[in-house]
This record gives sequence, structure tokens and C-alpha cells, in this order.
Amino acid sequence: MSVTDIDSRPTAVADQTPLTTPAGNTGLAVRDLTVRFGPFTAVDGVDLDFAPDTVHFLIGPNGAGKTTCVDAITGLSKATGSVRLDGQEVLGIPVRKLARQGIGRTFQTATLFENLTVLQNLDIAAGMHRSRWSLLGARSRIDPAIDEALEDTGLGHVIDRPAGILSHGQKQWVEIAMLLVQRAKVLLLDEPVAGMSHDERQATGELLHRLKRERTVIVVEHDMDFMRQFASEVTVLHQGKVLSAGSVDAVTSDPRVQQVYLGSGPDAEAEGNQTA
Ligand SMILES: Nc1ncnc2c1ncn2[C@@H]1O[C@H](COP(=O)(O)OP(=O)(O)OP(=O)(O)O)[C@@H](O)[C@H]1O
Repeated sequence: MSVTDIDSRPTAVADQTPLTTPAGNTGLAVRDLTVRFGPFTAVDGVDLDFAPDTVHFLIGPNGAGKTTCVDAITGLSKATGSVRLDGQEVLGIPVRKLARQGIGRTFQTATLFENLTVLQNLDIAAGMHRSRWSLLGARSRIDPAIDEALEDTGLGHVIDRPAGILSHGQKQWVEIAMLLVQRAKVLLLDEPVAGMSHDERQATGELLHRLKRERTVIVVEHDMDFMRQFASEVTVLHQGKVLSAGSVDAVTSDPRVQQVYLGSGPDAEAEGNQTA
């Protein structure tokens, strides 16, 4: 599948009832983000605007700097520049504090406690927002935030199952549910549908569109079909820089994007079709 192939595909995302959403989200503004690994500049002066109420896809060939951008925004890679959440600078603040500010992410490989049940995993995520005293106290009922997240992600029927026996798709949904439990305003999802079945991908795309109401949803993805069907905005990274940004149609018809994915230049020869 190439970028041009996906142009002909239908964009059909049924709007559904909005989920409960955190208030006061005006989005994430990234300016001059730069990440260096020794002499190598992996992310080179990147500006990105992630608005609420969008599912924003970050695409690009292998090594373009997508994951490094997300790592920098979420405090896992040292970076310079600026990342503002609702106008407040958050670049460089510790990862745990960042989660409390409302920025949450998932990884390409699920990071669940596989021996614990879904409910226990969500309870641990919810604990991030509880005081030490309340964590020590016995709780007789499920945290309402967990109830909401289970309902949103449709995982209510597997709460007592160990996370390790869930399908790949269900594990990704538990990861997303953990972010919801933490009241994340910005969700950064790294290749959420890799390895999913067709039905799981559809369900995930529809979930992202339900979540986007007043949240900012950012998806790093290689799956162009999925991007075409579910992206509201797209940014293409290439060699650590923004190559193109805009709607799916604008980006997929951009000759520079075509060249990187398909074209005749030396870069394209090396990198073309990697997102197929
Ligand atoms: N810790 C590191 N040390 C040195 N170089 C790194 C490190 N992490 C990433 N890189 C390099 O930075 C560049 C960007 O990598 P990154 O993983 O962000 O790309 P990507 O667009 O996410 O690629 P992919 O789609 O293959 O995951 C690559 O050249 C990679 O080799």
C-alpha cells in the first residue's frame, strides 16, 4: 500500500456519543523541538500543533524521528525547544509529573503487568492520582474513573482476566484505558494497531474518534489504510524534519510526500513503500 493508493479509500468515521472528557484542553504546541544523540540530530527543529478534537497522525518512513518526537514530548528523550500544554511549558518536567499534567502515552509493545488482571492494572494506573493515604485505605467499590474507562473501551467483560492472556488488540485497549483512568488530556499512541486484526483496527479507530472530543489524540502509525480512514490531521516527518502537514488529502497529494514514499530520488529508493 502506498500513499497514493490510499487516496481512493473512503473516509468514514461515524461520530458517536462523546465520552466524558477532561475540561480545559487547548492542545499541545511544540516549537523547535530538537533531539541529538551525540553528533546525530534525530529531531531537527520540529514545530507541531496538536489541536483538541482531532486525531492527529504522525507518519514518515523508518527513522524519520516519529518515536523520538514522542519520547521528547513525554520526557523520555532529552530535548531542547518548547512543548506547551494549554499554554504551560512542560518540556523537561519529570515523566510522572507529566502524567499528572495530563500527558499520557502508550508504547509499541504493551507495558501491562501480565500476571495481574485488567482491573488490577487499571487500579494501579488510577493510583497515580490518589494520595498515599487513600491508597492505603480499603476501597469497597471500583473507582468511577475505572468504570468509565471500562465502558469507553468496551473491556468490561474481561476485567477479571489476567492481562497476559488478552488479545493484542485488547492489550492496547487496556493501555488506552489506563490513560483514560489517569484523566489524560493528551494521548500519544505509538503504532496502536500494529498486529491487530481488521475488526480490532476498526474498533480502535472508532474508539480514537470517540476519545478525541476535547482530548488531543496523537497517533504514530505506519498503517496507511488506518491513517487514511481515521486521521483528521497528518504530519509527515522525514529525516527529523516536518516534510508536510495538513489534511489526509493535502498530505497524500503533496509531491514531496509522494517522492519520499514512492519517488525516484535516492531517499525514496532507500525508504519507499516502507509503510505498505
Ligand atoms: N537512543 C538512540 N541513540 C542513537 N540514535 C537513536 C536513538 N534512538 C533513535 N535513534 C535514531 O534516531 C532516528 C529516529 O529514530 P525514531 O525511532 O524516532 O524513528 P521513527 O520515525 O520512529 O522510525 P520507526 O518508524 O522505524 O520506528 C533513527 O535514525 C534512529 O536510529
